[in-house]
Amino acid sequence: MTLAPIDFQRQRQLTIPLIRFTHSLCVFYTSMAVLSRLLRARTTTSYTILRFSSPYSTSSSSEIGVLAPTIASNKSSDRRNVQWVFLGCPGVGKGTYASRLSKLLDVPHIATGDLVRDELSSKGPLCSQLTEIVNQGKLVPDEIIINLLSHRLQIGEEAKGESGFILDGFPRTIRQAEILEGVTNIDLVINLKLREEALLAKCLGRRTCSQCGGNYNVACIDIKADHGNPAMYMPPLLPPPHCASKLITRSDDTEHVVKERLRIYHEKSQPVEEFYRIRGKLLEFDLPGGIPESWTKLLQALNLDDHEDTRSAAA
Ligand SMILES: Nc1ncnc2c1ncn2[C@@H]1O[C@H](COP(=O)(O)OP(=O)(O)O)[C@@H](O)[C@H]1O
Repeated sequence: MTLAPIDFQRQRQLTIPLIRFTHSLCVFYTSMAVLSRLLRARTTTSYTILRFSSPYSTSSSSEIGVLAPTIASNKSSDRRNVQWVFLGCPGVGKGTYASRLSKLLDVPHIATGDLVRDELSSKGPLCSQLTEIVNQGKLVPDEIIINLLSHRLQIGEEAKGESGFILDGFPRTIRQAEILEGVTNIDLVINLKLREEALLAKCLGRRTCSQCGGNYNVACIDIKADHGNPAMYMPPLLPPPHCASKLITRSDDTEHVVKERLRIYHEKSQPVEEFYRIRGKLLEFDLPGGIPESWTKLLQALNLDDHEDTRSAAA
């Protein structure tokens, strides 16, 4: 028998990708273990559920379990903070309402898009891979997102003693939803909805102050009533004078990339709505107009409208 000579070049070509793959699998399972540990710790306590029927919900199941408003301020040891998720197309306003609710309920607002942007600005090892993905409007691989989320939860718990959360932009795929469902109990999923014609304009109008990080929107949405749809007016959210000269636009908020993100949302993220609908956790909320009007109605839908801190959070 003659042995073929060893082709070291070929072996190297095969081995390196295998090592990389094995390494990313290890990182993924370590992140999963961390995520599971962090979130399991949060699920062991019981909480109060208030059954209510929301006049703003278009959900097929009219009743949905929502935490009683008193729970956020009542942090006795046998109750835990809310674990909510925001779903919705790019530009719908997830960040705006999730951030307001997080202040109101005193839980962290964790936006996976922000985690990705932080990673990009840190110029870490993932930077070039992530830049390409984000600037094409594609989704970041699940293992990277789980890793970033686990890290964020861990820092929040260890450094600030955080508990509970409002997730914004996660889960975005059925696989992410299954992973999350496997490690913790999500109480409520708020699905924000806005007419398609407003979404692109709202993404293109987004601006951030490069100094203070404040978020604004220069788009003025003024849709006339037609085919039975009511008119809709959303005034721009303009920056104060000291931010006006420092506004920047996200590199992925170009028309081409936003259209791709909307396409991917419909393909990959919309099924996540159904995932939570069949589990009775989905609250559908159609945004009626600008922030003041929508915020008031969202609080009513969540039964939080008489919460003691409502006024200061809305300011
Ligand atoms: N859960 C996630 N899964 C995969 N990719 C994500 C996720 N969250 C954020 N990203 C990436 O970060 C980008 C920005 O996210 P985000 O700020 O939530 O944007 P959007 O305005 O589209 O809701 C996304 O286009 C995607 O590339």
